[in-house]
Amino acid sequence: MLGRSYGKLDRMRSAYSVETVRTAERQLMARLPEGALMQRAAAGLAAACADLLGRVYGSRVVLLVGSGDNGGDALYAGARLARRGAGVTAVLLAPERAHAGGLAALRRAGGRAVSAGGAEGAGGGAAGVEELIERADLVVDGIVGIGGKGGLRPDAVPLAAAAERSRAAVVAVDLPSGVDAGTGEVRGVAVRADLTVTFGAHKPGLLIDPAREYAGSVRLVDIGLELPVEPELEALQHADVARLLPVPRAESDKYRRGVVGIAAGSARYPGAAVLAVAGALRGGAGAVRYVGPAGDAVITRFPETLVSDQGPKHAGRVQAWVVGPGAGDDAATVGEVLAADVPVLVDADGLRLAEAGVVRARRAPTLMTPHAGEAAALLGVDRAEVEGGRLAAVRELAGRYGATVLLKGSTTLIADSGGGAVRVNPTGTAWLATAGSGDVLSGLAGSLLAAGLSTVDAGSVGAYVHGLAGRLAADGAPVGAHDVAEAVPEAWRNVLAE
Ligand SMILES: NC(=O)C1=CN([C@@H]2O[C@H](COP(=O)(O)OP(=O)(O)OC[C@H]3O[C@@H](n4cnc5c(N)ncnc54)[C@H](OP(=O)(O)O)[C@@H]3O)[C@@H](O)[C@H]2O)[C@@H](O)CC1
Ligand SMILES: Nc1ncnc2c1ncn2[C@@H]1O[C@H](COP(=O)(O)OP(=O)(O)O)[C@@H](O)[C@H]1O
Ligand SMILES: [K+]
Repeated sequence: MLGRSYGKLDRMRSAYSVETVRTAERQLMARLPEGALMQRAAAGLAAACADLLGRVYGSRVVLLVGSGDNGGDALYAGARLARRGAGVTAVLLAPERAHAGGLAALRRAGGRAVSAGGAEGAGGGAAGVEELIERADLVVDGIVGIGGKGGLRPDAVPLAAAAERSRAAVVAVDLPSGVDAGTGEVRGVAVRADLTVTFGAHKPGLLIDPAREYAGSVRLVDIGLELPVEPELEALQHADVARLLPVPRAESDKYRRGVVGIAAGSARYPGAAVLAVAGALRGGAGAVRYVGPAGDAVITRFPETLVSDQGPKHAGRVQAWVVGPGAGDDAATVGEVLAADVPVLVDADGLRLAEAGVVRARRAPTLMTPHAGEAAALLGVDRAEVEGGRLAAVRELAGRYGATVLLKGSTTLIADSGGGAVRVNPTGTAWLATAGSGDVLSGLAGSLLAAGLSTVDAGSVGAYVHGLAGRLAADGAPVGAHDVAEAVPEAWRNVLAE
């Protein structure tokens, strides 16, 4: 069942900044007759609305119309639905500034318009407008799109609230009004949509929480924009991950497959070591070495682990290290691992103990994997600031540390210090919010590093497989972190089956 539901994720999904979309739009518009792009957008929007309604004839459709082109899209799409027999009412936030061509088209098609304040035509005042929204089968949110700044303005807030109360399906035009297209931030009230029909390209906000949650499912309408090769954000899909997963060949042996060293756990938190090793054993490395005080717990659970009671320096050959999960205050071990000339993944306590100057000075690559709380501590800001502005936070940290940073949470982002597209993980599930699941991820991604993946690929492939394992393990019910680790092979097979 899961094989089918994830099987269609087979192309890298990209998101472009508003600036890039605007430039591409201008270039295309210069070659097309006036209004052609808006007609393409409206046709795609109307088709999506019709699919959602099932039966267009006789349905009640309410358009929420702001004063820009986003409202124009809604009006033209409303006209198409009206021609197919829907009863369409446009609620105009600024009647004198509503898109004139769109409004005329709607009226010609038999639709009507009322003012959000109830002034124009039959609307029965603001309360009447809200009632109209609550009784609709479909609400189309064309209040504001990529031209928006800040949260919704006060006059639009009651309309968004009525749409949320309504049993109607809510379709957002291009973006849910009130969310930040570029960053995914939501300041104040925003429209909550069941479906967002976006034009030309995904915008970063549609892939990053909290805005992503407001968008519902997202449908991309191709309007012919020509976009640059490098997007601002990219999400790996099954086929991309399948290409990156390390698979042993005939000539492979355990050392050639890579040895991952795990320096984790403490007398107080032996479980973190066990979970990191559990992830590492399923991550593609040929051998897992463990150093630290939780060796007994590790060997009892996983006898295949090479356990050493010496420090990392004396552990023998290792192609990549994981340091930090459950490590307490063991700064010496963190320092020793960071001194190694191999890729290092720093997680949990290790993040607190790793000095920025030391990380920056490393010659081999570093992958840091903070959750929002840890990222906030490193940046010296509130956790809410990181959760509200994940893209800025992950980029800032990558820049400061000269490292690849994987910011965990409801939307996991991976940024490289050299700039370029930020990766966003599409497989996450809130079932992963369970103690120790981050330890599993650190072992898994560390193992991928040892197998030879770059920090960006190890982080994004690790997060992808970890998220999929979380979904497979949970299948709609709570799971523990060890269940997630045990589901990694199934997730791996699921990816390779494509
Ligand atoms: N790109 C493309 O290729 C294509 C783009 N197309 C479409 O055009 C859309 C962009 O249109 P746009 O540029 O006219 O801006 P838009 O989003 O309607 O917003 C501006 C209006 O909103 C207002 N406003 C601002 N902030 C607000 C807030 N917080 N809360 C409430 N209101 C707020 C602002 O008011 P003002 O500041 O002027 O008073 C202004 O009137 C795009 O998203 C897509 O749908 C397609 O048709 C074709 C292809
Ligand atoms: N709401 C959520 N939606 C999706 N994934 C989540 C959510 N909350 C946490 N996760 C994921 O669960 C894991 C938790 O890791 P972490 O916070 O380090 O926990 P721990 O330290 O207990 O292991 C991360 O992979 C993170 O991305
Ligand atoms: K909108």
